[in-house]
Amino acid sequence: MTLPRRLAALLLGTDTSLRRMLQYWAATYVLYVACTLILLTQVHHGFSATTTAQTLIRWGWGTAAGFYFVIRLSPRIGLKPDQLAVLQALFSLVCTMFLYAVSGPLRGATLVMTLVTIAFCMFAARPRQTMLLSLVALAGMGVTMWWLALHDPARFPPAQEAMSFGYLAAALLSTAVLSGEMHKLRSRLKRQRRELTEALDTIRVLATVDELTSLVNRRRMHEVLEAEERRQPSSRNGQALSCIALIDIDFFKQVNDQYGHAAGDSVLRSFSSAARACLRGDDVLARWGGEEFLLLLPDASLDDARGVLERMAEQVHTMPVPGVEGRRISFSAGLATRNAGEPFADAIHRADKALYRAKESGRDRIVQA
Ligand SMILES: Nc1nc2c(ncn2[C@@H]2O[C@H](COP(=O)(O)OP(=O)(O)OP(=O)(O)O)[C@@H](O)[C@H]2O)c(=O)[nH]1
Repeated sequence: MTLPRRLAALLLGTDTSLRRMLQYWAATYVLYVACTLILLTQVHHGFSATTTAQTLIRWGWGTAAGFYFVIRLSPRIGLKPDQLAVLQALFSLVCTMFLYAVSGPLRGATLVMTLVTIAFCMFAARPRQTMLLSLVALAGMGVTMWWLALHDPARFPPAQEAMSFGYLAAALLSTAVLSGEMHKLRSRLKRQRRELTEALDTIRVLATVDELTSLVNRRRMHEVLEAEERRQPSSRNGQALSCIALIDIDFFKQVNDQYGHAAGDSVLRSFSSAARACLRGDDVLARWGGEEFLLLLPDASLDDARGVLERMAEQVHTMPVPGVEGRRISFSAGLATRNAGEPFADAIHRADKALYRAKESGRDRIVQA
């Protein structure tokens, strides 16, 4: 991990939702810095008193910095993202009220910050929380304006304050509604993205896996064989490159007729898991159709492949099959090598002929092409 990444992990953690919350926190902190600079300019021009401005700056910066730790520790102290958003918004609203009171003739402009705070809620707070916060903001600003008009009517004319309050109420309530709608839209988009990902996963499985046996299906096996052809396109000293075997369960129709179709399905499932248990990680067993299976053994000699099939036959003879007790299950197999540069289709054709011979000569055997 590079140094900047390590530093980012240290400061922001590794959890993505926590990181997102800290990014929003950083964005609001930039806003605090901007407001501080403007407030200092106000002080410089004599619009605000130095001591009150300093108190507000110290209090604002300190509490905003404290929120960093609250967010970082939120998973441990059990604070949810929406609760954190509400807490931060409340703090920001109190700051704005304070700022309004100390900004003299510039106080009208500071009301914009109330709207910014409510707009930020769209990221985490629920629509109901946003609406409640807007009402709290409205009540808080109303009390602030009323108190200022009452105690200092010369600087805060009551009629002017009342009209400012009217504008604020209209803007605040519309912003709350819009912010709530945006939140709903974001939630819907998130849900749809999650559903799409799940649907894609299901489609991927359905397109590649046989439902009954959970083996690779024929379609997917064609892709595997093509990939294998690309992997080994040319001869290596004329050696065989891989082996394939066509495997067919013997007298399967009898099983179906005697025990029923469900028992036949059980045989297919039991065969698949018994056969799979005999394979290496690179070997691929596919359901080729009905009671027929295709086995690919990459980088295996004929002797290796025969050994695998013999082990498999032993397993299949003794495997328990629910609903088919007392019947010995066997299979016949046609085994072929895929020679250098040869398409798999040719090797499969030879394996098919060998399988036919295995059936003709009595079943329950492996015949080499
Ligand atoms: N239960 C079940 N049966 C299937 C399925 N797919 C194909 N079959 C049946 O498998 C049987 C295959 O029969 P056959 O091709 O005559 O082969 P067999 O009886 O195994 O005879 P041999 O291959 O010559 O030993 C048919 O009866 C199909 O209906 C399946 O998914 N489930």
